[in-house]
Amino acid sequence: MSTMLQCMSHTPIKGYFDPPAEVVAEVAALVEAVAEEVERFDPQVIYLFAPDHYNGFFLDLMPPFCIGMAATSVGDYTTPAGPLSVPRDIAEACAEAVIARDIDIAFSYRMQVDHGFAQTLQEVLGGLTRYPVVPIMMNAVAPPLASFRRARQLGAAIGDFARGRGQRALFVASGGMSHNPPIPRIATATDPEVIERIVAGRNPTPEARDARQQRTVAAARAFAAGESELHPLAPAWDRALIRDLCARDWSAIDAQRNEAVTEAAGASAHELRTWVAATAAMDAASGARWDASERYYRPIPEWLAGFGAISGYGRATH
Ligand SMILES: O=C(O)/C=C/c1cccc(O)c1O
Ligand SMILES: [Fe+2]
Repeated sequence: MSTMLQCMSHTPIKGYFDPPAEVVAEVAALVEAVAEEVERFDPQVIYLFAPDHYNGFFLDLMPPFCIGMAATSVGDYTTPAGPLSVPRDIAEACAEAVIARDIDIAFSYRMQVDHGFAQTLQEVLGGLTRYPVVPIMMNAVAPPLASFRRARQLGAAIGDFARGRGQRALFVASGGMSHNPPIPRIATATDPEVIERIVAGRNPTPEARDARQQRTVAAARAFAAGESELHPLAPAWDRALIRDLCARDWSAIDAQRNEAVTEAAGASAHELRTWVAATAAMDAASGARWDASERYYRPIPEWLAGFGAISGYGRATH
């Protein structure tokens, strides 16, 4: 059984407000190279770990993790709207296997996903429906969040499940690294309209969605100009996390505390639990015979992102 791992940052600001042309080209080359590798690997199934940003999941019912038995992209920013190609039997069996390991994952037969999933599907995975994909949402915006340790355990359970199926499996993480886009928090929100939006803001009008997106783009412009209160990007912290993941230093990963992650790298650095889960899944599915390495890293303030990528390749031995 062949396995592959691809972890990469996403940023919906791409195309709205961009860094210098050479940086745009560098990231485009990275994305193209990874997409070609995926095409050559030709996965039989993809396990896609990604966050939501109050587009599909809200505070009226926020699970730490949710597996989609069926899922639809809402089409925020420049991402396409429409159904994903979810193999329902695999997603159901995966949820059963994870719950049998005492990890009480939520599940949805009508999951809505946003750019966290859709940008990677569109740019790296050939579109929303090119491959069978099991979507796993990891809450990274609404504290209290599950720990990095729990994300690792979830990933390991999914990796064991994937190994048991014997299919050519691609594990993908979309998210991170250090960053702090202006996503409201219930602890500090005071405007009733904002509170309603994060508690139950499903299916906003196109005007409301656009207004939200324009606010984020404006925040990126201010951040890049050095005129912002948002948490700075944290390249040293990002690079240390890449090193720990590539080394599969699980005790260092398990030791990450949520408050310390926020403090060091900004509230949305919690999207990195997708990298933790995908890498742990790869590790469990591939046994000892696989390697991961840093593929790319650059802090890109215009995109409000510590932008990184790691890739791993393996062949299961058991
Ligand atoms: O507006 C949002 O929901 C989020 C925007 C964003 C910006 C930069 C990096 C990310 O990972 C994001 O999700
Ligand atoms: Fe994000």
